[in-house]
Amino acid sequence: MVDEKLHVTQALLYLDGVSVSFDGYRAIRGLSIYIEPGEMRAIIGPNGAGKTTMMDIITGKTRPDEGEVLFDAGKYDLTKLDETAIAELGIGRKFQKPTVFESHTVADNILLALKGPRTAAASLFGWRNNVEREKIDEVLTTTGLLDHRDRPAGVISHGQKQWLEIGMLLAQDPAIMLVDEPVAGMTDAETEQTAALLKDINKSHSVIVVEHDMAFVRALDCKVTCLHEGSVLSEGSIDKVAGDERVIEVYLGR
Ligand SMILES: Nc1ncnc2c1ncn2[C@@H]1O[C@H](COP(=O)(O)OP(=O)(O)OP(=O)(O)O)[C@@H](O)[C@H]1O
Repeated sequence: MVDEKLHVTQALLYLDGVSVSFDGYRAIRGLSIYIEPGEMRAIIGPNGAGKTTMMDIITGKTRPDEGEVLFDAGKYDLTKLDETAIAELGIGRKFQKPTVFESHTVADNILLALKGPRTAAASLFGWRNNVEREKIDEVLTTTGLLDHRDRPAGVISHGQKQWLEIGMLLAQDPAIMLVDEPVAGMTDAETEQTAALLKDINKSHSVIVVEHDMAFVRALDCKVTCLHEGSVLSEGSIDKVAGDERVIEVYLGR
Protein backbone atom coordinates (compact mmCIF):
# COMPACT_ATOMS: atom_id res chain seq x y z
CA MET A 1 0.00 0.00 0.00
CA VAL A 2 1.24 3.48 -0.83
CA ASP A 3 1.48 5.85 2.12
CA GLU A 4 0.26 9.32 1.10
CA LYS A 5 2.66 10.97 3.53
CA LEU A 6 5.55 9.75 1.40
CA HIS A 7 4.77 12.03 -1.54
CA VAL A 8 7.45 14.49 -0.56
CA THR A 9 9.78 14.32 -3.52
CA GLN A 10 10.04 13.84 -7.27
CA ALA A 11 13.40 12.11 -6.89
CA LEU A 12 13.79 8.55 -8.12
CA LEU A 13 15.87 7.85 -5.04
CA TYR A 14 15.64 10.05 -1.97
CA LEU A 15 17.90 9.56 1.03
CA ASP A 16 17.43 12.12 3.76
CA GLY A 17 19.09 12.31 7.16
CA VAL A 18 20.14 8.67 7.01
CA SER A 19 22.34 7.28 9.78
CA VAL A 20 23.54 3.81 10.73
CA SER A 21 25.93 2.59 13.41
CA PHE A 22 27.86 -0.66 13.68
CA ASP A 23 28.85 -1.50 17.27
CA GLY A 24 28.61 2.18 18.22
CA TYR A 25 30.57 3.42 15.16
CA ARG A 26 28.49 5.78 13.00
CA ALA A 27 29.37 4.57 9.49
CA ILE A 28 26.64 6.78 7.93
CA ARG A 29 25.86 10.13 9.55
CA GLY A 30 22.92 12.23 8.42
CA LEU A 31 23.44 11.30 4.78
CA SER A 32 21.20 13.07 2.25
CA ILE A 33 21.37 12.26 -1.46
CA TYR A 34 18.72 12.79 -4.14
CA ILE A 35 18.92 11.01 -7.50
CA GLU A 36 16.69 12.37 -10.27
CA PRO A 37 14.89 10.08 -12.75
CA GLY A 38 17.26 9.30 -15.61
CA GLU A 39 20.30 10.58 -13.77
CA MET A 40 23.80 9.08 -13.69
CA ARG A 41 25.65 9.82 -10.44
CA ALA A 42 29.22 8.99 -9.51
CA ILE A 43 30.02 8.42 -5.83
CA ILE A 44 33.62 8.88 -4.74
CA GLY A 45 35.36 9.11 -1.38
CA PRO A 46 38.17 7.58 0.68
CA ASN A 47 38.13 4.04 2.08
CA GLY A 48 35.59 3.77 4.87
CA ALA A 49 33.63 6.84 3.69
CA GLY A 50 30.42 4.77 3.67
CA LYS A 51 29.94 4.20 -0.07
CA THR A 52 29.27 0.45 0.22
CA THR A 53 27.11 0.95 3.30
CA MET A 54 25.03 3.52 1.37
CA MET A 55 24.46 0.93 -1.39
CA ASP A 56 23.61 -1.67 1.28
CA ILE A 57 20.99 0.69 2.73
CA ILE A 58 19.41 1.38 -0.69
CA THR A 59 19.20 -2.34 -1.51
CA GLY A 60 17.85 -3.34 1.91
CA LYS A 61 20.92 -5.29 3.02
CA THR A 62 21.43 -2.86 5.89
CA ARG A 63 18.63 -1.11 7.78
CA PRO A 64 19.30 2.52 8.71
CA ASP A 65 18.85 3.56 12.36
CA GLU A 66 17.26 6.81 11.25
CA GLY A 67 16.38 8.79 8.14
CA GLU A 68 14.24 8.38 5.06
CA VAL A 69 15.01 6.18 2.05
CA LEU A 70 12.32 6.63 -0.60
CA PHE A 71 12.04 5.32 -4.15
CA ASP A 72 10.08 6.47 -7.19
CA ALA A 73 8.90 9.96 -6.22
CA GLY A 74 8.32 8.92 -2.62
CA LYS A 75 6.00 6.03 -3.50
CA TYR A 76 8.00 3.37 -1.67
CA ASP A 77 9.69 3.48 1.73
CA LEU A 78 12.69 1.20 1.18
CA THR A 79 13.38 0.93 4.90
CA LYS A 80 10.17 -1.14 5.17
CA LEU A 81 11.03 -3.60 2.37
CA ASP A 82 13.36 -6.60 2.23
CA GLU A 83 16.12 -7.14 -0.36
CA THR A 84 13.94 -9.25 -2.67
CA ALA A 85 11.08 -6.73 -2.70
CA ILE A 86 13.53 -3.89 -3.37
CA ALA A 87 15.12 -5.79 -6.28
CA GLU A 88 11.64 -6.46 -7.67
CA LEU A 89 10.90 -2.72 -7.61
CA GLY A 90 13.70 -2.33 -10.17
CA ILE A 91 16.76 -1.52 -8.08
CA GLY A 92 19.57 -3.65 -9.50
CA ARG A 93 23.04 -3.98 -8.04
CA LYS A 94 26.34 -5.16 -9.43
CA PHE A 95 29.01 -5.97 -6.88
CA GLN A 96 32.69 -5.28 -7.47
CA LYS A 97 33.76 -8.87 -8.13
CA PRO A 98 32.16 -10.46 -11.20
CA THR A 99 30.04 -13.49 -10.34
CA VAL A 100 29.20 -14.95 -13.73
CA PHE A 101 28.44 -18.65 -14.26
CA GLU A 102 31.80 -19.66 -15.73
CA SER A 103 30.81 -23.04 -17.19
CA HIS A 104 27.82 -21.59 -19.06
CA THR A 105 28.12 -19.63 -22.29
CA VAL A 106 28.00 -15.86 -22.35
CA ALA A 107 24.51 -16.02 -23.94
CA ASP A 108 23.23 -18.47 -21.32
CA ASN A 109 24.43 -16.17 -18.54
CA ILE A 110 22.19 -13.46 -19.99
CA LEU A 111 19.35 -15.99 -20.35
CA LEU A 112 19.71 -17.00 -16.69
CA ALA A 113 19.51 -13.34 -15.68
CA LEU A 114 16.43 -12.83 -17.89
CA LYS A 115 14.65 -15.76 -16.29
CA GLY A 116 15.52 -14.98 -12.71
CA PRO A 117 16.75 -17.54 -10.21
CA ARG A 118 13.54 -19.55 -9.79
CA THR A 119 13.22 -20.87 -13.31
CA ALA A 120 16.89 -20.55 -14.27
CA ALA A 121 17.94 -24.20 -14.12
CA ALA A 122 14.97 -25.43 -16.14
CA SER A 123 15.27 -22.66 -18.69
CA LEU A 124 18.73 -23.74 -19.82
CA PHE A 125 17.31 -26.99 -21.14
CA GLY A 126 13.99 -25.62 -22.28
CA TRP A 127 12.73 -24.01 -25.42
CA ARG A 128 14.23 -20.63 -26.02
CA ASN A 129 11.78 -18.34 -27.71
CA ASN A 130 12.55 -15.62 -30.22
CA VAL A 131 11.79 -12.84 -27.77
CA GLU A 132 14.47 -14.17 -25.44
CA ARG A 133 16.92 -14.63 -28.28
CA GLU A 134 16.37 -11.06 -29.46
CA LYS A 135 16.72 -9.69 -25.92
CA ILE A 136 19.93 -11.68 -25.35
CA ASP A 137 21.46 -10.43 -28.60
CA GLU A 138 20.38 -6.86 -27.83
CA VAL A 139 22.12 -7.01 -24.43
CA LEU A 140 25.22 -8.66 -25.95
CA THR A 141 25.37 -5.97 -28.64
CA THR A 142 25.13 -3.18 -26.05
CA THR A 143 27.88 -4.75 -23.94
CA GLY A 144 30.13 -5.50 -26.93
CA LEU A 145 29.99 -9.26 -26.32
CA LEU A 146 28.05 -10.49 -29.36
CA ASP A 147 31.14 -12.13 -30.89
CA HIS A 148 31.62 -14.07 -27.65
CA ARG A 149 28.03 -15.25 -27.22
CA ASP A 150 28.78 -18.99 -27.48
CA ARG A 151 32.04 -19.04 -25.49
CA PRO A 152 32.05 -20.24 -21.89
CA ALA A 153 31.99 -17.22 -19.59
CA GLY A 154 35.01 -18.66 -17.77
CA VAL A 155 37.37 -18.00 -20.70
CA ILE A 156 36.58 -14.35 -21.44
CA SER A 157 38.77 -11.56 -19.99
CA HIS A 158 38.21 -9.89 -16.62
CA GLY A 159 36.91 -6.75 -18.36
CA GLN A 160 34.52 -8.80 -20.50
CA LYS A 161 33.24 -10.58 -17.38
CA GLN A 162 32.46 -7.20 -15.85
CA TRP A 163 30.55 -6.21 -19.00
CA LEU A 164 28.75 -9.56 -18.97
CA GLU A 165 27.63 -8.95 -15.42
CA ILE A 166 26.48 -5.44 -16.32
CA GLY A 167 24.61 -7.13 -19.20
CA MET A 168 23.01 -9.60 -16.78
CA LEU A 169 21.76 -6.66 -14.76
CA LEU A 170 20.59 -4.88 -17.91
CA ALA A 171 18.63 -7.99 -18.98
CA GLN A 172 16.44 -7.47 -15.92
CA ASP A 173 15.78 -3.91 -17.10
CA PRO A 174 16.05 -2.22 -13.69
CA ALA A 175 14.86 1.36 -13.17
CA ILE A 176 18.18 2.10 -11.53
CA MET A 177 21.50 0.24 -11.63
CA LEU A 178 23.93 0.46 -8.72
CA VAL A 179 27.41 -0.40 -9.93
CA ASP A 180 30.27 -0.91 -7.48
CA GLU A 181 33.84 -0.20 -8.72
CA PRO A 182 33.33 -1.56 -12.24
CA VAL A 183 36.77 -0.65 -13.61
CA ALA A 184 38.99 -2.02 -10.81
CA GLY A 185 41.62 -4.20 -12.51
CA MET A 186 40.73 -3.05 -16.04
CA THR A 187 43.13 -1.77 -18.69
CA ASP A 188 42.84 1.89 -19.75
CA ALA A 189 41.11 0.86 -22.98
CA GLU A 190 38.62 -1.32 -21.08
CA THR A 191 38.02 1.53 -18.63
CA GLU A 192 37.16 3.87 -21.51
CA GLN A 193 34.81 1.28 -23.00
CA THR A 194 33.10 0.82 -19.64
CA ALA A 195 32.45 4.56 -19.38
CA ALA A 196 30.95 4.49 -22.89
CA LEU A 197 28.83 1.44 -21.97
CA LEU A 198 27.43 3.04 -18.81
CA LYS A 199 26.69 6.28 -20.68
CA ASP A 200 24.82 4.24 -23.26
CA ILE A 201 22.88 2.38 -20.57
CA ASN A 202 22.11 5.72 -18.91
CA LYS A 203 20.11 6.75 -22.00
CA SER A 204 17.33 4.48 -20.71
CA HIS A 205 18.24 3.71 -17.06
CA SER A 206 19.30 5.68 -14.01
CA VAL A 207 22.74 4.69 -12.79
CA ILE A 208 24.78 5.12 -9.59
CA VAL A 209 28.46 4.25 -9.91
CA VAL A 210 30.89 3.97 -6.99
CA GLU A 211 34.43 4.33 -8.26
CA HIS A 212 37.92 5.44 -7.23
CA ASP A 213 39.32 5.87 -10.76
CA MET A 214 39.07 9.63 -11.38
CA ALA A 215 39.81 9.42 -15.13
CA PHE A 216 36.83 7.07 -15.38
CA VAL A 217 34.62 9.34 -13.25
CA ARG A 218 35.57 12.27 -15.49
CA ALA A 219 34.69 10.22 -18.58
CA LEU A 220 31.22 9.50 -17.14
CA ASP A 221 30.59 13.24 -17.41
CA CYS A 222 27.95 13.34 -14.66
CA LYS A 223 27.23 14.88 -11.26
CA VAL A 224 29.64 13.66 -8.59
CA THR A 225 29.12 13.17 -4.86
CA CYS A 226 32.13 12.80 -2.56
CA LEU A 227 31.36 11.03 0.71
CA HIS A 228 33.51 11.35 3.81
CA GLU A 229 32.87 9.89 7.25
CA GLY A 230 29.36 8.85 6.28
CA SER A 231 28.03 12.09 4.85
CA VAL A 232 28.30 14.31 1.78
CA LEU A 233 31.52 16.31 1.74
CA SER A 234 31.12 17.85 -1.71
CA GLU A 235 28.71 17.55 -4.62
CA GLY A 236 28.45 18.94 -8.14
CA SER A 237 30.37 18.79 -11.40
CA ILE A 238 33.62 16.83 -11.51
CA ASP A 239 35.55 20.10 -11.80
CA LYS A 240 33.82 21.56 -8.75
CA VAL A 241 34.31 18.42 -6.63
CA ALA A 242 37.87 17.67 -7.80
CA GLY A 243 38.79 21.31 -7.12
CA ASP A 244 37.20 21.37 -3.65
CA GLU A 245 39.97 21.79 -1.09
CA ARG A 246 38.24 19.52 1.41
CA VAL A 247 38.06 16.74 -1.20
CA ILE A 248 41.72 17.25 -2.09
CA GLU A 249 42.66 17.06 1.57
CA VAL A 250 40.79 13.87 2.50
CA TYR A 251 40.83 12.02 -0.81
CA LEU A 252 42.51 13.26 -3.96
CA GLY A 253 45.62 14.66 -2.37
CA ARG A 254 46.61 11.39 -0.74
N1 LIG B 1 28.77 -4.81 8.71
C1 LIG B 1 29.63 -3.96 9.28
N2 LIG B 1 30.00 -4.11 10.58
C2 LIG B 1 30.84 -3.26 11.17
N3 LIG B 1 31.38 -2.19 10.56
C3 LIG B 1 31.07 -1.98 9.27
C4 LIG B 1 30.18 -2.85 8.56
N4 LIG B 1 30.04 -2.37 7.30
C5 LIG B 1 30.82 -1.27 7.22
N5 LIG B 1 31.43 -1.02 8.40
C6 LIG B 1 32.30 0.12 8.69
O1 LIG B 1 31.65 1.26 8.22
C7 LIG B 1 32.57 2.19 7.62
C8 LIG B 1 32.14 2.47 6.21
O2 LIG B 1 32.46 1.34 5.40
P1 LIG B 1 32.11 1.22 3.84
O3 LIG B 1 32.52 -0.15 3.42
O4 LIG B 1 30.71 1.62 3.61
O5 LIG B 1 33.09 2.29 3.20
P2 LIG B 1 33.47 2.50 1.65
O6 LIG B 1 33.36 3.95 1.40
O7 LIG B 1 32.64 1.59 0.82
O8 LIG B 1 34.99 2.07 1.61
P3 LIG B 1 35.85 1.35 0.42
O9 LIG B 1 36.20 2.42 -0.55
O10 LIG B 1 37.04 0.84 1.16
O11 LIG B 1 35.00 0.25 -0.15
C9 LIG B 1 33.94 1.54 7.75
O12 LIG B 1 34.57 2.09 8.87
C10 LIG B 1 33.62 0.07 7.94
O13 LIG B 1 34.63 -0.58 8.69
